[in-house]
Amino acid sequence: EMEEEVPAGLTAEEYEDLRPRIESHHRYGVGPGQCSSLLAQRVRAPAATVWSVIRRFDRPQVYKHFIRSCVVKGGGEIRPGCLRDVCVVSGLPASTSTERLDLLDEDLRVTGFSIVGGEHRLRNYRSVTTVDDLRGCGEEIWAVVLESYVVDVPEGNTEDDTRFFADTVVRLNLQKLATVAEAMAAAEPS
Ligand SMILES: C[C@H](/C=C/[C@]1(O)[C@@]2(C)CO[C@]1(C)CC(=O)C2)CC(=O)O
Repeated sequence: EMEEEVPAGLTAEEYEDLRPRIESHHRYGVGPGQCSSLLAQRVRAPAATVWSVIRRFDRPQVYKHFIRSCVVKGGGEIRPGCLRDVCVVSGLPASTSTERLDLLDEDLRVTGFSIVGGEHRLRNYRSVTTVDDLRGCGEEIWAVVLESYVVDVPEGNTEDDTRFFADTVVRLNLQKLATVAEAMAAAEPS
């Protein structure tokens, strides 16, 4: 079961506000030999700006680290079921990943993908990302990104080690996303 502690970066009140979203989109049936996690990232930008970045299944390198290239197969439009081939930078315990877009809901601002192949150790990795506007604390505009995943614990690894590794990558990606979206918001005519 997902730990009930408040993810870092959220106040208990914000977490309560987001509970319906978490119940709807960030709950997994975590099987034996799997681990799951939920991370939150505050962004000083409107949710629409953050979403405009995350929705680009074809361009994860815009807001993720470690990606050398990404090609969407079939060159078709971005819709659930389409696949991307990702090549990552050297130095990681991985080289390639094939990923399927599971959902992309423009109205609810929910997207998710599954890793379906590649040379790496994160078997059956599946993640969901949602973007919400935070209740205005003053006149400041904030968004919050929630990203959760479930993944198999590789043979010979502990659940904690697996979660630590995936959390570290996801947290770095969320930080880059925040930087990119905040720069866009700063450049947008107010
Ligand atoms: C944890 C996940 C990414 C993982 C990887 O993309 C990979 C599939 C190949 O390189 C990695 C950067 C690390 C790895 O070992 C497995 C986060 C995300 O893509 O949103």
